[in-house]
Amino acid sequence: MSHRATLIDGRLVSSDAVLEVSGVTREVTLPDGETLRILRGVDLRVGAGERIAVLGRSGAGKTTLLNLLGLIDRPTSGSIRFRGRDSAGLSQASLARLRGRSVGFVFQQFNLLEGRTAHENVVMPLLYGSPGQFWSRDKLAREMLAEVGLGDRGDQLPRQLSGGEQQRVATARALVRRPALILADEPTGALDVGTGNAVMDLLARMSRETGAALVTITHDLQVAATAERIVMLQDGVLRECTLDEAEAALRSDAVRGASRREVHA
Ligand SMILES: Nc1ncnc2c1ncn2[C@@H]1O[C@H](COP(=O)(O)OP(=O)(O)OP(=O)(O)O)[C@@H](O)[C@H]1O
Repeated sequence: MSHRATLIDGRLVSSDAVLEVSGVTREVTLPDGETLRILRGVDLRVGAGERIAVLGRSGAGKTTLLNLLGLIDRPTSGSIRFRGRDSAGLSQASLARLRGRSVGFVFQQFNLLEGRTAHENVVMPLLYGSPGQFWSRDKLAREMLAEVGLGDRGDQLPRQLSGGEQQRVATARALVRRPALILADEPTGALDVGTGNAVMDLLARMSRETGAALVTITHDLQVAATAERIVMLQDGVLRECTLDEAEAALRSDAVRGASRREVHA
């Protein structure tokens, strides 16, 4: 395999693709037998260390796309290559292993285990890691918590932490196995603006330091502005755009949505 490299923030990083998504569709059958075509031919290439925002209005299919990128669901048609491997050829068990090893998820609602301390939450993925990760789990979790600025909070339960701190624990948990891809689904959705900005800064820093690609799903233009590339999910397809174009598209979507509601009223 050839290895290409590119300069990002003054660092030389591999530009081999982490994800290559091509012609991906996703359809679901509704209870009345109708087919809902959520994704209609999505193409996307994500390089190592790249930071991409996927913008789209509510209901555009962002979570559906995230579940495909994260190897949770399979596309109806089209292909998803993860670090050069076609995911279609992998069994459910192989997909789960690849996902555990290579993808870190950060969700809007943090999804921490409530009865476990911050440290125990970060240790959790290491229980399924390589033998090296398993045996060094306490040390690795401590180091990771320190990296997100919570080195002295490991013994606390999620409810004893603020929303921003909980999201930092969730970020530490997502990154502790050093995934090639971080998928963040509305990571600032439950946070105030200042805390949300701090979480986006943290995700960007971790992506820079570990070389992980960061794909952030959001409907928030301010969050999208922190990415290197913006893609807009609209009418079931992705297209690359500038922040201004994304803003205009979201505005016209909102107007279309409002006029549809007027027609239905
Ligand atoms: N399994 C399913 N069965 C029926 N409809 C579905 C299913 N999954 C998704 N949908 C529909 O597909 C559309 C896209 O859903 P999705 O959750 O991906 O959107 P989204 O962009 O993440 O929205 P939001 O920003 O509101 O979370 C929605 O209209 C949703 O109701």
